[in-house]
Order: sequence, then C-alpha cells, then structure tokens
Amino acid sequence: MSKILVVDDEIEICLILDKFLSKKGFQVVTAHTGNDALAKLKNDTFDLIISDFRLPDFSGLELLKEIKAIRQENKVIIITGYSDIRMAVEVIKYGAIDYITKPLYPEELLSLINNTIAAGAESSSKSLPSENTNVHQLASKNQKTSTHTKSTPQQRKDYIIGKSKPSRAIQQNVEIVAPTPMSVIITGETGTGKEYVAQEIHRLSKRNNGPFVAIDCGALPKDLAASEFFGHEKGAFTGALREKDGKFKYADGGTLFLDEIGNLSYEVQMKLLRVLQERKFTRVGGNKDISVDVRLLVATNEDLKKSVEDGDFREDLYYRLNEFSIELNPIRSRNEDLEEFIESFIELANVQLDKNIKGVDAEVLEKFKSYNWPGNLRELRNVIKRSVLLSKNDVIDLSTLPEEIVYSSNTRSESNLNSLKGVANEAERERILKVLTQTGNNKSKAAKILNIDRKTLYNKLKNYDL
Ligand SMILES: Nc1ncnc2c1ncn2[C@@H]1O[C@H](COP(=O)(O)OP(=O)(O)OP(=O)(O)O)[C@@H](O)[C@H]1O
Repeated sequence: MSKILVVDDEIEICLILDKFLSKKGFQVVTAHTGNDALAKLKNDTFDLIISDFRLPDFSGLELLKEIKAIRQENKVIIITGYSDIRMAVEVIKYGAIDYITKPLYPEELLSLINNTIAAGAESSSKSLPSENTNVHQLASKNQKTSTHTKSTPQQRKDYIIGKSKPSRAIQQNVEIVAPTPMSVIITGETGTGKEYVAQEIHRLSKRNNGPFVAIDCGALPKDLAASEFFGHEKGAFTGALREKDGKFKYADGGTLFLDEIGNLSYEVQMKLLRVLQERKFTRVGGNKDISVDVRLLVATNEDLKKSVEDGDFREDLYYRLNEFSIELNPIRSRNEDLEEFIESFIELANVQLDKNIKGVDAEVLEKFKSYNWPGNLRELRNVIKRSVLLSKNDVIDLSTLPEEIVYSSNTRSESNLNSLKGVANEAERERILKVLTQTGNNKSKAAKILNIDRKTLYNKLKNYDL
C-alpha cells in the first residue's frame, strides 16, 4: 500500500484528502505545519508528500529543501492557489514533482498521484504498470466532484434561490438553460453568486454525472494560462519537466466554469474559440489534437461588451459564449431576499462554529438593509460568521458587527474621518489610489503591490467609492 504524507495548515483539507485517498487505497498521514511534517519524515518513509505551498512556519521552497535534505528521493507535489503558480513553477526547478492548483479535483489529483507513484516504481525498475492503468481504475468517470474541496453541486443544501421577483426570474432562467448544451455568460458584481449559479446549472444539466471544474482566470498568470487550460508537453517551457494535462481534460464530459473570463490573453481566447467550434485542442508545445466534450459557463464582473469594443476581447468568442446570459443583482437591491440569506448563513456558521445563534435583532436587520454590501453575499456570509463567533447572546446585536457596517453611510462624513478607524481608512484609500495610478489602473498589479488578493481590492474600491 502506497503511503502519502499530506501537509496543509487547513485542517479541513487534510481531513478531506485523508478520507478521499484512504478510500482509494492509500495509507495517509497528515501534518499541519512544516515542522510537524519534517518530524514525521525523519521517522518514516513516504511514497509521496503532498504539501500546501504556504504553511505557517515554512514557504514551499524552504520546506522542499528540508524534505530533500532528509531524503533526496522524497517526491513532493505542491498544492497552490492560482496566484502562487509562478512560485510553484520555481519550486519544480528545485525538485518538486509537480504542482496542483486549488480547488482540488479528485480526478486531477488521483491522476497526478498515480503517475508520480507509477514513475517511482518505474525508476526503481520494479514491475512496470501499463500506462495509466491505475489512473483509469481509480479515477472512475462516475466519480463525481464529491471530494471537491468546495461544496459539490449534488450535495449543496445551502443554495438559496431568494423570494424576490428578480431572484425567481434568475432561477427560472437557470432551469431553462441548464438542460441545454448552451454556453452561458453569468454577470454580476463580485460575490453575487456567479459560481453558485454555475454549479446550479451544472447540477440541473444532463452532465451532472461528469465533473464541474472551475478556473479563476483573474488570478492566473497570463503566460501560464494556456498550460493550465490545455496542459503542456514535456519541455514546452522552462519548468515543464514532464507532460501535464490541463483543466479541459479534467472537465471532459462535464462543465468548465471560467471565472473572470475578461482576463484571458488573446492567444488563449483564440484557443478557447477553437475548442468551442471544433471540440479539439492541442497541449502547449504539442501538435496532437485532443478531443474533448466540455460545456463552458463563464463569469465576469466587467462589461465584456465594452472589452469587445475596446479590442481586448475577441468578438467571435464573445458571441459564441453569449448563447445565453444571466445577470445577478447586487445584494443591496435584493432586500427582500436578505432575511433568507441571513438565516441560512447563521445556520451554516452555527454548524461550523458549534454555536446556537437564533437570528439578528431589529437594529442589525436595519443596518444590513441600508449597508451597500460591496462584497455582496460573500461579505454578508463572512460578517455573519464573525458575529456568530463573537455573540454572547443567542441573537446577534450591533456590538458584534464590524465598524464599517455600524458606522456605514455612503458618504465619508467628518466624524468618520476623525475616528481612529477613519484615519486608517483614509490612509488606506490614499495608498490604493497611489498604487492604482502607479500601475496605470491595472488592478491585478495593484493588488500584488498592495499584497492583497484581487477580490479584496475590488471590495475596497467599492467601499471607498473609488
Ligand atoms: N445562491 C446562493 N445561496 C447561498 N449562498 C450563496 C449563494 N450565492 C452565493 N452565495 C455565497 O456567496 C459566496 C460567494 O459566491 P460566489 O463565489 O458564487 O460569487 P461570485 O459572484 O462567483 O464571486 P466572484 O465574482 O468574486 O468570483 C459563496 O461562497 C456563498 O457563501
């Protein structure tokens, strides 16, 4: 039985991987810090180490060096977010086998693990398994995304439709388009639930036995996007030490959801168009056509039509994708739905935090109704989780809400500016403005300089009315 060490500070990810890989016949040991992992590696040998790129006590590169120092033959796969891919590619140069991006998909992970372990068996000249046999046995096509690190379409009980007229109309459209093969563009501000809607379309589609695979194109470095989508051949670029499948391959028979589609380079847009028209693609650095059956759902919080007019997005691709479109409204314009979301998010937080909060008081509800929710449902969910955690009573009151909500008003009033928080906010606002000017309004670059993720930057821009 092959033995795998999983290293991640997110206990939930360790638990999910432990359960999933154990079921697939591996012996799994978990560690939550780099030091913990190194201690385990000193006392035991593992066929494979799967480690998160960011640990509380080690960077991916530091940990890799330590692991290799213990035993040069140790094989390491790095788990990374899209924003760290460039660094992960660097880590491969230092001897990691490969990297895999979050969210994790079972088929992709299994394929990588089996290839790695099979390659190990091959190099130690034991009996050589026929090409990819293990992969096909283990990653059965019927294996749904149930071990997906996010909630899966089949299992999601927390999907709220909403009572308001626009919400009911949206759901109607979702139900109409879901069983068709049509591509869909889902638009809406950040956090309005575009990915949730995409998952719902997949769940109600004829492909719901196949995988649902999501890519955040906004966080993907432009030069690595084609490889993430289509895979690459060995030697296609520095760091491509072995061939790799892309997300299109893993989404075969299912749905591929591309978030922030407006961020793709022209070259990738062209390749996308080809897959949509011919259902074929080639890996980066390869010339063999690979056939694929994937339905595309895409999302954007930009005005894609304007990007077409500005020459940043291919018109032919836009029309090919825009077979159907669904627009999600910001939460501030859906007050009628607010109470249902509040109730559901409280229930969720109660389970996560082992609490028993019953609801929010009238003042909180009023605040929620007047606040403009720049981060929409994601922000509401997070605010509620925090309040559930902080609440000493069984009803959430104003004392547990963040200041920006308690003192929210759409104008930056004098009294707000004079408070300590106001001063800090003003300094933050100034800094964001300066970096945006410096980057020529390029938000991805600005987020990087400010050391925050893009979504946080978008939220702050909304908050500060920029
Ligand atoms: N219909 C829904 N029911 C319940 N919760 C939802 C729903 N839609 C969204 N949420 C909550 O809001 C969060 C953000 O949703 P989602 O990721 O789908 O937004 P998004 O529009 O794709 O965001 P972004 O544009 O920033 O990628 C979810 O994780 C979930 O907690």
